Amino acid sequence: MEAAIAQRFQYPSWIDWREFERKLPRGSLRYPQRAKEEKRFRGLAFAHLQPERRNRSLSSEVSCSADNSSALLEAGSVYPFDEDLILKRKAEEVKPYLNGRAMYLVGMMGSGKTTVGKLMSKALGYSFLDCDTLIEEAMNGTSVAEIFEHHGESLFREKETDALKKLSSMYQVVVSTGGGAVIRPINWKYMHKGISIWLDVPLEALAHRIAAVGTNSRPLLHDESGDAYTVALKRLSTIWDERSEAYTNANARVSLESIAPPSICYLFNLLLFTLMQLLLVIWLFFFVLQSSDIAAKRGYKDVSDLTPTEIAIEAFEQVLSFLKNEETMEIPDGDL
Ligand SMILES: Nc1ncnc2c1ncn2[C@@H]1O[C@H](COP(=O)(O)OP(=O)(O)O)[C@@H](O)[C@H]1O
Ligand SMILES: O=C(O)C1=C[C@@H](OP(=O)(O)O)[C@@H](O)[C@H](O)C1
Repeated sequence: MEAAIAQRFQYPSWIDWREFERKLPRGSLRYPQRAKEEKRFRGLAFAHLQPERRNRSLSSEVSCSADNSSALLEAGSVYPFDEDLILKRKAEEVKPYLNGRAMYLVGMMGSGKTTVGKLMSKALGYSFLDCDTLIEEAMNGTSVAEIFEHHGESLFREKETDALKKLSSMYQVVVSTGGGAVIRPINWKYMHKGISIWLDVPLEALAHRIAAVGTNSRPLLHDESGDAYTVALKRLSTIWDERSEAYTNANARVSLESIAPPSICYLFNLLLFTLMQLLLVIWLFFFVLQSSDIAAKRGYKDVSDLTPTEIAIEAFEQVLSFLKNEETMEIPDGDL
């Protein structure tokens, strides 16, 4: 098995295989258990609005400083609100379980796969690869939008599968996949060589993000006419109906469900089910109390209150949960 893994893969020129070659551990390799029932789905929940956190500016730059953080971690001086340090610490916790396996971020367009993936790769000391970028490079620099326009979606999907196939033999990489990578079962065969994480973001938040940056690079959402937010939301809803099921193939899920603002229904509900609401509040109180680090946890109401670093921390948390579960299900070598 090790010999097979250690064999040289035929990477195209845009990949230096040495960068991703696995440093084989001493013991046997861990492999993911495929059974769906083993998936661990725990999401975030947000209870209280913290207005001062809104409009926090987003930087796609990765700010986690490995050197400083490890020094501080060793010294044991972790500041409770230093997200970067918490992220680094979580990454260190996940690493032994991950055992070099690749991480694939899946999710709808604009769900933050690239932004969060970069943070996760930096924290793990892994390389970051964007599947769309690899496709563009394989097509001699033709952009995704141009591939759709001149060759159609079917060629793009072929190229996407080719790219995922190549990626599936790599280790120590965090991959941001395209939103549609989940629709082909063959792609899951490749992504299941590593660990997949679904960033599940409400469609309204996606539409806001996409409207803010424009739809030029996302041909499936591009439309000259109409208000960008409305067009994006409508298209995303249709796409979501086609894909939502496919996303559940992921090994772990980070859900950014927001609590809807009070509506007539909500108030009506509140009146009719006062007792239920009271029980829910008591449950939420204890839920927040028992949680130690982030979001749900810190009780934000709106998904835009969450920084990419907080989401990356939660992603590690979910992966850790999946991997620990996977380890308990592992069959000892002697039984094979
Ligand atoms: N947690 C977040 N809060 C607010 N905006 C975000 C967040 N994560 C990503 N974004 C923004 O949303 C847009 C899409 O993010 P990106 O990482 O490119 O998504 P994807 O790779 O899933 O398409 C970018 O402009 C990015 O800055
Ligand atoms: O959802 C999709 O089908 C697509 C998502 C895009 O990637 P992002 O999810 O990174 O925007 C890109 O692969 C292409 O435009 C198709």
